[in-house]
Amino acid sequence: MTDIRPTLALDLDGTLVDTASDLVATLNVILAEEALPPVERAQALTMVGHGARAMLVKGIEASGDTVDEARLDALFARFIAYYSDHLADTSKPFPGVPESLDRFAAAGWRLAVCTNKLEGMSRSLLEQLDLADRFAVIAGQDTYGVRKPDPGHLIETIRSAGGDPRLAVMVGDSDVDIRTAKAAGIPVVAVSFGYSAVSVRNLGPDRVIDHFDALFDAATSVLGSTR
Ligand SMILES: O=C(O)COP(=O)(O)O
Ligand SMILES: [Mg+2]
Repeated sequence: MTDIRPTLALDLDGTLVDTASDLVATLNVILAEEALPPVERAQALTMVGHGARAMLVKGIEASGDTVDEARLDALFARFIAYYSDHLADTSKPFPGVPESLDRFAAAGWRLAVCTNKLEGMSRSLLEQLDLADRFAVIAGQDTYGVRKPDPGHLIETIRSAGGDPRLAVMVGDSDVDIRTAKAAGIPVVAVSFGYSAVSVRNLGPDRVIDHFDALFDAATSVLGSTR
């Protein structure tokens, strides 16, 4: 039986939730423990997108230091331990998120999260923000053994939500999200208010939105378009 319900797959950091302050604060706690200088918010934002481990490497390298895998394992464990207790200290959904998700749900869309955060922390963050129940699937970088920009992460997220990749739209804030969607052949809406180091308009998304109010029209207009 063909399922005609479309799927909306959303990135988390910088798309659904403004997590930057808690991520940067955690990074700077770890850097301080290592007697390394803190990273400024603007610089730290360019380090988000490939997961916390990559953020940590970039934060350490920004000070001119290097890190081997053994030290990185230890620092990453501390990063996760600290961040897990501070996921929602200041993190908030971007304006209009709940209302926009309501609109998609009312129109019969399946909703899913496709993030390079770890799945457990993603779920915990969304639970604390009272958003977790809206998603059929919350898929992190550790959920399927492949992560964005591997298109398999997005395709598996959509399939796990019971959807069909041919009737799906990706929403994200970074080059990683746009490259993932393109590699999967799935139309992509970029948000302009996330953590991309360059303007998302230069990254070739199908649509760009400046506020969640505009997402429903943008997503429905690109749904089913072949790339
Ligand atoms: O935490 C990160 O680095 C990326 O997370 P995101 O995929 O939800 O943007
Ligand atoms: Mg993001």
